[in-house]
Amino acid sequence: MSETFRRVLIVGTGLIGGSLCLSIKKECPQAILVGMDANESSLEEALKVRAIDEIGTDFVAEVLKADLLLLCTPVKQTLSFLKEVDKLSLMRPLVISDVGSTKGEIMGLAETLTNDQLSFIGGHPMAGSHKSGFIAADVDLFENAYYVLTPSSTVSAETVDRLQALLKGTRGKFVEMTAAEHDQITGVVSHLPHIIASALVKHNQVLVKQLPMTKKLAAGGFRDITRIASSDPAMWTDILLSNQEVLVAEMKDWQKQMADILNWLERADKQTIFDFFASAKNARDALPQRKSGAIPAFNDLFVQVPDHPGEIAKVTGILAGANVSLTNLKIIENREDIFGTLQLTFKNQQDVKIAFNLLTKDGGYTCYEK
Ligand SMILES: NC(=O)C1=CN([C@@H]2O[C@H](COP(=O)(O)OP(=O)(O)OC[C@H]3O[C@@H](n4cnc5c(N)ncnc54)[C@H](O)[C@@H]3O)[C@@H](O)[C@H]2O)C=CC1
Ligand SMILES: O=C(O)C(=O)Cc1ccc(O)cc1
Repeated sequence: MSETFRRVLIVGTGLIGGSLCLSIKKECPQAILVGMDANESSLEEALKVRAIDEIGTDFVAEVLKADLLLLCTPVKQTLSFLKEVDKLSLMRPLVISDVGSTKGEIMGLAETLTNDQLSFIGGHPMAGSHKSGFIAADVDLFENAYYVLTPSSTVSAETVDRLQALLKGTRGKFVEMTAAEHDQITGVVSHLPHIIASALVKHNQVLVKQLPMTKKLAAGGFRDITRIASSDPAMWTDILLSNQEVLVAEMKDWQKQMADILNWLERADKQTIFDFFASAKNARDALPQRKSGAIPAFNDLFVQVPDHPGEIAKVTGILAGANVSLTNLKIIENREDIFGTLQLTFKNQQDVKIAFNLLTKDGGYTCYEK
């Protein structure tokens, strides 16, 4: 069994960095986790729940003391940190890994590092959500999810094993591939769908202005396919620019597919349209089932409440009476004018279930999960 890392510096204790800290703490409590983040409240929250042991204040000083640096920031920031570390006079070996959604650009830079103390292993845990910040971090976020590793050419198998040992608590499935393979695959299954989801929301907005009922009639399918459009725009801007070549090619392909469908529709080509839907259904039905845990737990419960003063206090009162804490509460929409919908976010799935039972049985509310 390889020795794991003693002192780990995590830069970016948001959704992904925070979730990694929680899972490292679970399996490797002996590792000292030092968090750094531009957002102080993320750090304070992480320290409060012991996801990290210390808050770092001086990046260079912390890098000099660390055995492992985990860069969990948006892709472009990760590139800057890597360049900065390469310039430091390190007295001992430092392993660096990242979690960025693209791998080509970062691996291109990693292969040019001149500091012989550095070993870089690209990483991408293939699970997450549209939420951001430590508040959304979840110890089970990566369970059963693929965790892609792209070690740079000089990294030994033993170093990769050490990283995997530290990340054992993620219960992710580690898989190695080249950065080019990674960016091609994620371009198709993650980045292009993200563009399409956001474009669908934008497309819908044109009609919302003319016919406001559009928003209210947007049914489950529209919600399912556009959930990811709620993600952080800065993070996705970095992802698109960092996978530009793949995405330009894929978008051209997509345009061709749209042009074909348009043509079938203009010609009212019933058989071809049917075949298109039938083959898409077959392909979708044949996707491997996701085991529990690989489905991100958003821990949200949606509660329909009559639009009366005091109704929110009644809901929170029922929960407080049973000692169930909320991590967030949002009023998200009005339905049929006399109802509003509350989005309640809990710490874990267990609290969601307790809240569901309390609010439906005792409170008489209509509740649903998405
Ligand atoms: N959101 C998701 O579902 C997934 C995201 N990723 C990748 O993980 C990385 C982080 O994403 P999330 O955790 O979702 O974002 P996040 O916004 O929840 O966390 C990023 C954190 O980095 C901090 N940060 C940004 N610039 C900084 C700087 N210069 N110095 C110090 N801290 C800085 C932010 O304050 C924030 O707390 C991104 O590279 C993203 O591509 C990978 C897998 C899934
Ligand atoms: O919310 C979702 O379903 C996602 O797809 C999250 C996600 C975002 C970025 C990634 O690089 C990987 C996963």
